[in-house]
Amino acid sequence: MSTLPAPEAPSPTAGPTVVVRTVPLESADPLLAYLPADREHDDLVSWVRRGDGLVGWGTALTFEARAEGRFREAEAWWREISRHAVVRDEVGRPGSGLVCFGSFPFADDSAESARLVVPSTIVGRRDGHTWLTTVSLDPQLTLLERPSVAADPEPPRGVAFADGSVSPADYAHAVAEAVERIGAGEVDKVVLARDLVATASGPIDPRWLLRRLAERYENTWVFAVAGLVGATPELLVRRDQGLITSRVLAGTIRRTGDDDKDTALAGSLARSSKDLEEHEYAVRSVAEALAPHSSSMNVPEAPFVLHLPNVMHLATDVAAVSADDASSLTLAASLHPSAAVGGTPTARAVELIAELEHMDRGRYAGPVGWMDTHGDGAWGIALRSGAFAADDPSQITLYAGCGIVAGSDPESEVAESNAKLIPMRDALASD
Ligand SMILES: C=C(O[C@@H]1C=C(C(=O)O)C=C[C@H]1O)C(=O)O
Repeated sequence: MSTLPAPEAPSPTAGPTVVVRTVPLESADPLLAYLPADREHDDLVSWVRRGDGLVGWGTALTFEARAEGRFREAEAWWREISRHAVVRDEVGRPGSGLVCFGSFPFADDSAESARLVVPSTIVGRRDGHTWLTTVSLDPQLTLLERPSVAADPEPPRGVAFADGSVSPADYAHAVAEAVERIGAGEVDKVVLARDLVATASGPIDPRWLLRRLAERYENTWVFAVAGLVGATPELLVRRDQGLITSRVLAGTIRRTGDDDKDTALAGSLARSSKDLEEHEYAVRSVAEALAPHSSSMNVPEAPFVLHLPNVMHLATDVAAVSADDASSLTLAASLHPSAAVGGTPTARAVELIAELEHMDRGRYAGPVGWMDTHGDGAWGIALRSGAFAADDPSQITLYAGCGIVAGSDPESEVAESNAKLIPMRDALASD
């Protein structure tokens, strides 16, 4: 327990002054085990991969923004908060000190708003070092109470699934229409998605979902921000002390459960001209968006196959050296929507999504992640995820989409979208 000195009084025009303190934490417990049991379902944050990352709870500050200006407004708000923050960071690693978490709607005209959250308590881990950060609006004191491991979450009970706004039949129909439009030359690729509503007989504990996802999908980033929960294998952008990285995915094959067959399928995926073409569009869109902010860039010539328990993807890791002070969020905004979740060419593909999909994606397929006061941070694409109903913790809407190109077949795309729903469906199961 310790008390910080009072900071100087903020100027009248300034945003709130937050007082932040980070200290090392002796801990061998998994980060997700710290998430407390007694919180609202949307009062937990997570960005965890292979045991490293950040979890947080409690709300020191929040910010919402809508429509086209959502990224710009969020960035401006965060700069203001960062500028006035009084930070005492005894750890000095990426993710220690003051950080915010965010999640942004896919579409400019979504009914949903972008959400930024600064939790009051954050536990982080990187390379074997664990820390505790507390954020307070009270300049007089920050209490660094050691967090304790919480009681284990209970599984959801009586989960039933129902079609959302796009049934599998609607989806097949939309895919067929998209293939026709592609044939007519309107776009090269468009990503169409569908939804599935899961309702349990009582509140669904997001901690259960996060733990299940982390156990089974170690190649993903397990996230939660303001009621959006998932495990994404796709990293839109990370900025870490001058190095920019992005993991681009496009081109998918379902796993069969038979290892020999899956190895053969991985080989055919790596040779499939449809998937390679789809992948090429996605890599190019990322490389072009990063180019103005980079002094040099490495784009591997051929993708590798990323193995997940439910599907395999063609994947490319793009790396670049940052040439300006564009924050990770600015980079995410300029990358969004990449061809992996929008299409090619972007503007026309996004119009076509609005025309053919008949669904508000909300924050699905939008950037989700975290950022520090220097603009470093990591933003994934919110895939393999579900959004809790705003006022009903017993209901969560799951989403999945597929890149449609000239050779796409509606029934195969329905099957692929089902495979992409598996992580969240399984996480909702009680066994
Ligand atoms: C749109 C989704 O996934 C995206 C589409 C992919 C594809 O069509 O091959 C692969 C990975 C993601 O970029 C999703 O999971 O909902």
